[in-house]
Amino acid sequence: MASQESLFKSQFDDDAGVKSGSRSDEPDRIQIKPVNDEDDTSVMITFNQKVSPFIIVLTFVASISGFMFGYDTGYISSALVSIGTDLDGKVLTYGEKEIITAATSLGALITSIVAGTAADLWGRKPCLMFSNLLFVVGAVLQISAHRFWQMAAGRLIMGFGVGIGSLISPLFISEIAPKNIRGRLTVINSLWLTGGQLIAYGCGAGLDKVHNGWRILVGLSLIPTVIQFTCFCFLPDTPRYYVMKGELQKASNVLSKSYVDAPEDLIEQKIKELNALNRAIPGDTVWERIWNTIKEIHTVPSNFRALIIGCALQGIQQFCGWNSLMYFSGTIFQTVGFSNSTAVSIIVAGTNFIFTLVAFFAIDRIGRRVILLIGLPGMCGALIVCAIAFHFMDIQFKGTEAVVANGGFSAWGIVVIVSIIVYAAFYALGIGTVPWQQSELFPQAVRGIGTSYSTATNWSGSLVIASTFLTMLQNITPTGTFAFFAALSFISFLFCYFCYPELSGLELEEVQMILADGFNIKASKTLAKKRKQQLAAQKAAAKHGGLEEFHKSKPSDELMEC
Ligand SMILES: O[C@H]1[C@H](O)[C@@H](O)[C@H](O)[C@@H](O)[C@H]1O
Repeated sequence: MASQESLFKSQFDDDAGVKSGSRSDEPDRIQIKPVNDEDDTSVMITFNQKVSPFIIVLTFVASISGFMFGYDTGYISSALVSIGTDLDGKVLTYGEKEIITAATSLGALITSIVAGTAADLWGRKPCLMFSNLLFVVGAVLQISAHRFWQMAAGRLIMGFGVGIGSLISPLFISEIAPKNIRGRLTVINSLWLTGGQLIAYGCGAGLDKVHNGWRILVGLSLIPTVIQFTCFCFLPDTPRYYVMKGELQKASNVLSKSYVDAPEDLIEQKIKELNALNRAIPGDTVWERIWNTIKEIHTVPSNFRALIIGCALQGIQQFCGWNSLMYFSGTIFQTVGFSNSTAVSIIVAGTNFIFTLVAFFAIDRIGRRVILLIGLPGMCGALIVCAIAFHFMDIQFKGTEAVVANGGFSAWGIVVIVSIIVYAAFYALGIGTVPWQQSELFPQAVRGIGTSYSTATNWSGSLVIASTFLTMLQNITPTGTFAFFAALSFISFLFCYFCYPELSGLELEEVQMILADGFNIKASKTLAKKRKQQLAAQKAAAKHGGLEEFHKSKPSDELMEC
């Protein structure tokens, strides 16, 4: 450990000198190699350029998938309440509600397993456009459903689209984003996601009393899908994908549009690097390469540790129970005595959105690890209070009906709602947002497969929770259910404390170094702190020389040296 820290130290010192532009010719200085993957593009932009409108447009269009993820998983809470007897002429049982809800998670799970590989084979953009078609088919089936099974089939097909979008949208963004704002741009996807859930709840409340309102609610999901599909007809794929396909000219065109002030030779150099990296993935055929990446992710220790962290965080995100509230909050609030339960759900979804915004500002400044370590104990505390409140409400289940012994709306009902809101805030601040930064854990060669595994873990968790939550309420009581989630939050806290290093501001190469022989929490914190100080020093220097200078300065020495 000590030797690793001293290795870091010599690199920091050198790095600080190089990055601040103070190029040194002293022979004894160790030269830090720029990160040898697509990050190099970002390095170049970090020091020389503004974010171009082209990148903003691409991010905006790609993150519509995040919106659809949120909207499609969000509307079901109110739809389940307002469907009434519209399917098969009878009220849905808890089991049927679970199937309708879980069908989307199941669909998403299936496609997320293959989406990473599909994106490498056919491209990110075509996969996202294909997901648009699935959204349309799924929505049309639901809108026209009069039978339970047609509704469930529509939800499943919609889930296929959600699974593809949930993986590829953050991947797409991370491949086009300049490094200095990549963390934040990825959180933008989460903002769209939680915003989509909020809007779904809002529309659900507005359409609550409208005849067939839930059909309109589903129909509205067609709007963003059509917008994304249309926009993508005119937009390119990511440069990295084009390089993988050997379409270097296209890659170069996208880079030039993305980094408008970058000189041609720099773009060319970047293309060469990406191309060399592409060939570095072993295997003569596509299938051989895929097989090799599967082997590599399990056998290279740093990759395997990254995989453990990626999958664990996504699993924790789901098994701490948040989506049971997302999917069933309407049903829960109805049970504790609120007549306009959908409107109450909006407050919960709104809290999720607002605190994702807080995470947006905190994730790079305070760090991923810190917000996780604040969020998880907060969730645990709120869940314990919630479990206690449910105990005093004394809810019994008779068949599929919940009967509250203390008679509907009460002070304990308010405690339940307040604790759920507090829980939502802590959730969104940390574990709701951080796992979607998953692509930074993996080096380029195994990023597709690594993010596929992690995303599939997310959807497996979502599936288990969606299909068992109401049954859990019935069998182990609401108190038991929320106490169970509280215990899982506590165990998750211990996992993050011991196994999740601080990755804010680190180069991807450094992430691999950190994970090479352990989880190296201490070294990661030292390194992240150092990076933060360097950034602050750069900003101060830039201010000193004028912002214009900062943005328009010549290509960085760092990049030209490689
Ligand atoms: O990050 C998101 C977000 O927290 C959503 O609110 C939740 O429903 C999703 O499952 C999760 O992946």
